Order: sequence, then structure tokens, then C-alpha cells
Amino acid sequence: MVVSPKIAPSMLSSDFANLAAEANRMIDLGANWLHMDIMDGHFVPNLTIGAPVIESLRKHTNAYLDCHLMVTNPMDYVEHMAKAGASGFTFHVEVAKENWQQLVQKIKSAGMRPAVALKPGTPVELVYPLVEGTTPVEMVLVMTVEPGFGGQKFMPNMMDKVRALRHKYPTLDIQVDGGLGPSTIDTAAAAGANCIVAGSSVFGAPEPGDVISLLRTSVEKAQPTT
Ligand SMILES: O=C(CO)[C@@H](O)[C@H](O)COP(=O)(O)O
Repeated sequence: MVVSPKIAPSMLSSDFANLAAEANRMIDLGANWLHMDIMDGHFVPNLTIGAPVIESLRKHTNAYLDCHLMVTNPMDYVEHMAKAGASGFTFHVEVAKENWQQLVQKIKSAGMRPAVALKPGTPVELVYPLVEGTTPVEMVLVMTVEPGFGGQKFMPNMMDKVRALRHKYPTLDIQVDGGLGPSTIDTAAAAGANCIVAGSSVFGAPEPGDVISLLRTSVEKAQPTT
């Protein structure tokens, strides 16, 4: 195994009125992480949750809270998210071109794991300096839909980015998010993705645990054996 699978149900598709129960249900069913979508209604045309909800959820779970910040000013969120109990902090490269080094440093100093995301229209080369920097990000999130909403169609042409990243960085955590489920996971896993975010395919399934284990098996099967 070169990189371990991390299956992260996207809590955006959960019943927000029962968030703690939904989160614990996912962990009991075998999820590694809980994916939390933070949106500001500006970077993306939708508003979801922020630090107060992360803080409330943290009181009910010790799980890794993988927070994806779809916001225009990620720097303003670092302190609040860390205090709230976020585990990972993923910011968008499109809004961190100038100050990414300072941002990554701040995320790390606050005790969170830094990661960078890129939208479908953003060239993958833009994140290379962030992976190779002196204070590098520890995961790259390749968006496989336009960020903002769950339930969209997986964009298979994003796999060129995943393949390029896996070729350059054999042990990097590479995450995919958007339209992942039983019919698309093999494509993403074969390209080299090991961190899988899935919302509607997990929460909409009669047996979400079966989907979580199918996603994991697909990633494991795609790994080269050493
Ligand atoms: O960040 C996003 C959308 O912006 C995602 O995390 C979605 O919530 C994934 O949902 P599905 O495409 O799996 O339904």
C-alpha cells in the first residue's frame, strides 16, 4: 500500500438537523473522515456552515473533521476553525495566489493539516509550488464538479489532473470531491485518488456502509502492490 484510502462522507448531504447523529453513524459505518463544506455565498453561490457548527459537532465526535473552505478570504477563517476543532483546513488556490506560504504556516501553527483545492477550470500546475514548498500542503483536493452544491455529475476529464499529481507525488494524499459513488470510483481510484469525498451516493443509499466499503475496496485495488 503506497497511500491509504480515506473515505470521507460529505456531511452536506446529511440531515443537518441531526448532524451529530449523522456524523457518528458515518464513523460507525466505517468512514475515516467527515468532510465539512464551509461556504461563504461569495466564492461559491451557496451558504452552508461555519465555525460555530464545527464547534458544536466537535462536542459529539473525536473524528477527523476534513474542512473544505469554499471562501474568498481563507486567512480570516484559520483561527476560528482551529478553535472550533477543525482537523484539516483545505483552502482554494484560486484565492491564495499571493499569500499561500503565510496561510499554510498559519494553518499548521494553529494545529490543523493544510491542504489546497482547485476548481475544475484551474490548471493543476498552479498547486505544484504548494506541494514542493518548504512548508508544504499535505493534500491536494481536485474538484470533480464546480464547487457549491452536492448531487452534481462527476467530471471524468479532471482525472488528467489526478494522474499528473500521482505521477509527480507517489505518496501525496490526493482527494477527489463531487459525483463520486459506485459508478465513478474506479475511474478516480485508477487515476490515483486515495481520499474520496462522497455525499449523495452515501447518504442516499439504502445501505450507506456498503457504499463506504465499496469506495475503500476500489482505492485499495487500484494501489500498486509493493
Ligand atoms: O464540496 C462539495 C460541493 O461543493 C461536495 O463535497 C459535495 O457535497 C459532494 O457531494 P456529491 O457530489 O458527492 O453529492
